[in-house]
Amino acid sequence: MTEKKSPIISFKNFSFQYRAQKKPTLKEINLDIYPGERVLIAGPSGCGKSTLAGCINGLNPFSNPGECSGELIVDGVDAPKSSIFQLSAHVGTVLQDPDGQFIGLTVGEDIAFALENSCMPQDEMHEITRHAAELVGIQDHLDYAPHELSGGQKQRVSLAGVMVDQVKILLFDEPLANLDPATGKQTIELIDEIQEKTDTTVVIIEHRLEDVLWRDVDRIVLMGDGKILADLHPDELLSTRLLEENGIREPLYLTALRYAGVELAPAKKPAHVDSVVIDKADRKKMTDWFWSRPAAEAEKEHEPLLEVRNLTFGYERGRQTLRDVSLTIQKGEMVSIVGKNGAGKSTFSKLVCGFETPDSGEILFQGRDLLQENIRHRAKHIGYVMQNPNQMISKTMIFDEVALSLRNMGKSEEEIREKVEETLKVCGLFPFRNWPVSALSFGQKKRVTIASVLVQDPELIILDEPTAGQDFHHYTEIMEFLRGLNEKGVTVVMITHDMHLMLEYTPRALVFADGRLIADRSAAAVLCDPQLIRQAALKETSLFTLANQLGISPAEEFVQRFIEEDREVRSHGC
Ligand SMILES: Nc1ncnc2c1ncn2[C@@H]1O[C@H](COP(=O)(O)OP(=O)(O)OP(=O)(O)O)[C@@H](O)[C@H]1O
Ligand SMILES: Nc1ncnc2c1ncn2[C@@H]1O[C@H](COP(=O)(O)OP(=O)(O)OP(=O)(O)O)[C@@H](O)[C@H]1O
Repeated sequence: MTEKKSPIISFKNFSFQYRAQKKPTLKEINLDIYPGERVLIAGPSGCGKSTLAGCINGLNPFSNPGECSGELIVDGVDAPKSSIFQLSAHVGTVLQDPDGQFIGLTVGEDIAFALENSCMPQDEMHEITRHAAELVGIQDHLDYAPHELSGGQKQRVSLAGVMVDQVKILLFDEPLANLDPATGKQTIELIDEIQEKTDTTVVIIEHRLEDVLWRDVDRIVLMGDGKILADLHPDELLSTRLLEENGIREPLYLTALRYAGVELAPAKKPAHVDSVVIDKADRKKMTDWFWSRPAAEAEKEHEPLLEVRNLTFGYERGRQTLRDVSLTIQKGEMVSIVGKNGAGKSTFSKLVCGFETPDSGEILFQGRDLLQENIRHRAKHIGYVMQNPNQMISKTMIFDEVALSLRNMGKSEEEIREKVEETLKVCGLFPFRNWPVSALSFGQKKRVTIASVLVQDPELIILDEPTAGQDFHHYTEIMEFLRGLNEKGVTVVMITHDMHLMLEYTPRALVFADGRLIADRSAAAVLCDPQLIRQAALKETSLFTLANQLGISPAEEFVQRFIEEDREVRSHGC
């Protein structure tokens, strides 16, 4: 920024309290964001990031009633006194929950929505819509209805939608939550390009800090408990321990540097793995650390639990979504399913759980033909946690939601209370047991859906993006909790776009691309194969980049060493 302009977003002693809450969710916020700035807002789950975003785009208090005090001016508009419609001419928003923002009946209509209101000629409108769709790679799905899209595809539609809006402020609330790693990277590049071309002000709320920092941001605003804890340049913030202290995961290459005893400072430019300065002494520390670790243990043999043979399925005749998929999940395994948006990962789970019926192929569970059993029978053995908690939750109160399946089984209220409370405790939700689900943040709702599946004690659980939208503290809590369940004998399968999760928790990865299983390898080996990474829209971990920079080979082993140390450190911390 050359000259000091006046802020485009200005919070002055601003507080906001939802009518349904006893205390303010935002407390005395003072924050100025200037035109053309790129600001990343980070903070633990439930600290008020989405609430802050909702105040900027007019959702609060217009749609979610509440009391505001202090001042909030957005592009010259007194935001708390304006409607969401007035503010939509100034702020374009992409939300965490792509279902909640689909307005059109088809992808094309949805993207064109903003243009229809601007009375633009049809031809021009089609051209702009097609161009925006191409930018996010959804041009082949323009006539699809929302229910025919995968989670990540819906998120791409939302991104295309705001790109055709001509607004001065773009607000992204967890834009990467459902995107495959390669698309996540492209999205950040895209946001960056749009920002550069249009000089839009960009505010991004995101837990995937390392992914956002792939391109430069001007500042990171760290929030905690409704307040602003820090507002610093990325190089400054990443040199401190503030992220870790506030339950946010720092980029993995930085954690590796710290494990080796390297001191970080702003002058070392820690914001990017490519720019971080590693001098001779640091290099020695890293190499010594690498060689000081013990070798990994060999994996044990197991007996088959789920066997899938030649599974083929299409939602519509002539369009195959899954093609000839064969795989075996062993009892006691922890496996991840990874791959491109729309590759068929969720469809695979739906076939296993009985929501859809395959066109051909077999599914065996402990040797039994699963295709002969209905959904309810299968649910006793196989729990399925969907990607979007809002699609799973049907009860108003948290306790009732978790108790639902037990009540359907006819268990006594006493038995139900004991089991539900135990599960809520395990999932960190016990303090909220008497709350309505509507008062929870997205991440908290996700935990409710995990609890409602776990309460049935299934032998296999399939989780679709279990940690999407979770901060590092809850990520660790959920993953350590799933690991604990796994150690007790529950087999865990996770569909994930989080390459860190795959590396840290699942020794084996099943890779899907375009309806096929294209690899069944160790997680570290998958991320060592550039061709596979490209084919399945995955992303290399920054640990590989760091290992290569340090000349440490094989890089796969460097990653393995990091995972072992990290596991040790974190299991002591939990
Ligand atoms: N509509 C609402 N009504 C009442 N309370 C709400 C509402 N939405 C959010 N809250 C409360 O505000 C707090 C902050 O929620 P918010 O969604 O802003 O957090 P967040 O930092 O975005 O979390 P996450 O990272 O999990 O999405 C939560 O603890 C929640 O209880
Ligand atoms: N109900 C449906 N009707 C028609 N087509 C569908 C339906 N559900 C999904 N599809 C299509 O099937 C393909 C696979 O979708 P699926 O949800 O299994 O992908 P995914 O690998 O889980 O993707 P993501 O990573 O984005 O969640 C997509 O191209 C999608 O458009």
